[in-house]
Amino acid sequence: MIVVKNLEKHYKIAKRDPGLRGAIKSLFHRKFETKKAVKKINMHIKAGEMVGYIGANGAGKSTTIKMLTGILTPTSGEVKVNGIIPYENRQQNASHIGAVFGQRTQLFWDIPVRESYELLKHIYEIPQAQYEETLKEFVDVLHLEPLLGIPVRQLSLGQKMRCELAAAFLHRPKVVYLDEPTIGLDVAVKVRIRAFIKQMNARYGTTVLLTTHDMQDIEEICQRIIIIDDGSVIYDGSIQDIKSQFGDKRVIHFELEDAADSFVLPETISEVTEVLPRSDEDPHLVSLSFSNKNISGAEVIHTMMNHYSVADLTIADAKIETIVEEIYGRGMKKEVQHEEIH
Ligand SMILES: Nc1ncnc2c1ncn2[C@@H]1O[C@H](COP(=O)(O)OP(=O)(O)OP(=O)(O)O)[C@@H](O)[C@H]1O
Repeated sequence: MIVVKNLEKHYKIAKRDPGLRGAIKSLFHRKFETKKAVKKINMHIKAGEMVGYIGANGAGKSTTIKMLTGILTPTSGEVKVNGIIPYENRQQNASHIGAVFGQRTQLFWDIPVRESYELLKHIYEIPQAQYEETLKEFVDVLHLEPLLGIPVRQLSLGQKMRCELAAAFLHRPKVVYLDEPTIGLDVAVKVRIRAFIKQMNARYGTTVLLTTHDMQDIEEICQRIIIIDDGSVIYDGSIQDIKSQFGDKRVIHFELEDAADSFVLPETISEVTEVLPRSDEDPHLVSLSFSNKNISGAEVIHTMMNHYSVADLTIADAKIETIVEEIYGRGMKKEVQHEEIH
């Protein structure tokens, strides 16, 4: 359904020397630098698959999705969605895809939700009977009845997102791109949204590409994840595989009494533990990663307490969050095996 081969996107960014001199100089001699946002990525997503597309901020997720939807033209490589090259056939591509892009809305801001749906019915030329049947189903699952008469601008974030999802699936598209569909929502709404996506997939065989920083979304919806780091795919495989590959990894976060600027790993554990990159936000935090095949968590804690004044600690178990956090943190490109791309 989605075939991507050696896909690249380079952005040309205007560069300027600092200060007023730089600003004036840039008027006459514009200098550019190239940002390689997506580098030779490959993916093959079959009809009906639900795939999580994840990566740290700035990894290249949105750029990829914009190329898949036809908004952006690739610098090089190939993209085909349902046999169509999206950026060459934007209109044809649009008729069989749906999308939810985080904060942006495809509903009309000032008119009641029901009227937005009516407009989408005309835009996508949805037969009346199908439209009525689909809308009824969505209203039931997403509890939309009380919202249909309200203009979008008066809806809360969670209410708006439920309405957005219904709009994205209304014309029964073959592929739906969901960019952060549960961001900022309460648990009950998240649960309802995840159930809706799964129901759409089961009932209509919709292919779903989901971008999210919420690993719970991924665990509940997707069978497969693709991880992108600095524009390159560093993992493509099942969630089960990544868990068994990295399931012995543990991370312990230590909150030290003193600032951790001059933190040095105690020598007795330095061979078997690793300090994860420190965050500027918390100068007292040190996170240690290790494999429980080499050392037990109790031993790591005991050693740390002998060397430092530990105010608090949290043990992160082998949940997908921990594994992904570590993959992002260490850029484990060499250690992660790429799945064969067909
Ligand atoms: N229009 C643009 N012009 C120049 N650089 C851009 C543009 N859009 C994105 N970039 C850069 O390309 C890289 C990838 O950005 P992209 O938005 O694809 O990342 P992302 O994985 O979606 O991140 P996030 O999780 O923060 O949304 C970043 O370094 C970003 O600064």
